[in-house]
Amino acid sequence: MKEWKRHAAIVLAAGKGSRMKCDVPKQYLSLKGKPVLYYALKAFEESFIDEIVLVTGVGQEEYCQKEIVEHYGFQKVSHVIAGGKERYDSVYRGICALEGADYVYIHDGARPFIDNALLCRARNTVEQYHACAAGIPSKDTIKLINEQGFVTGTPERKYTWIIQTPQVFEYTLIRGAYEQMYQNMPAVQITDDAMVVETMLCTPVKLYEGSYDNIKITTPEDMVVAEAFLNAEYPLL
Ligand SMILES: Nc1ccn([C@@H]2O[C@H](COP(=O)(O)OP(=O)(O)OP(=O)(O)O)[C@@H](O)[C@H]2O)c(=O)n1
Ligand SMILES: C[C@](O)(CO)[C@H](O)COP(=O)(O)O
Repeated sequence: MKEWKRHAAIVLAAGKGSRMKCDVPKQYLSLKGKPVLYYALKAFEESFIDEIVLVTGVGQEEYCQKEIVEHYGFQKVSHVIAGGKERYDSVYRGICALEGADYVYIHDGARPFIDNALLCRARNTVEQYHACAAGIPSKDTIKLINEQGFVTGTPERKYTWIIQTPQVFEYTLIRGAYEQMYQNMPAVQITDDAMVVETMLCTPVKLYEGSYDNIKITTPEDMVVAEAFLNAEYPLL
């Protein structure tokens, strides 16, 4: 049996960033002079991760290869590939490009503030539990609502967590879950990878400690917060 395990990352950058309401997809916007996407790639490049697949928008592969991968000297990026219509399509393309990996770290390129300590927590958790996702306890009360906007329930706050990426899985497990999903598409919207594993395989997904800094840049005010984190010279960076 192979002793040494191969840890590979999929960095997702194929979204349109419609909620950012900007001409340029948000992953290429400048944060302190570098593209948003640079920061997540740098964290993986400087970590124990062996290989990175960068998934970009259709037609953006050459730009990413030259202006990001080569320009910043990311040696671990083995493939730059085009993503798909939905986030899960982009993830599956990344998974297919990673034959031979033992563990897959799926990460939103729009989350710039991951660091090595967080990646080590992910690694320890996936090695023990096979499937895991970063999460933080919700600071606010969460309500469930119906289509008309009326509250239908209030889960106890200690059981409500905000879910982030990286979400990390054994390779065969996540590939199998995605293949089942494509054969048997659920009626609900798939918004993360843990959901694919939970619903397709009924495999428990363990949460590991994410970080309150690990924001996803989604709407314009997130850029202001991200700049503030960088200007504060966070120890993470
Ligand atoms: N078809 C898609 C959709 C999203 N993503 C990526 O998934 C991450 C999380 O998605 P989200 O924040 O929703 O990004 P967008 O889809 O770009 O944003 P929006 O929903 O506002 O259009 C981002 O890094 C995004 O680039 C992707 O690779 N492929
Ligand atoms: C995967 C994710 O980042 C977890 O919070 C999130 O679900 C992505 O969702 P989006 O709808 O693509 O923003």
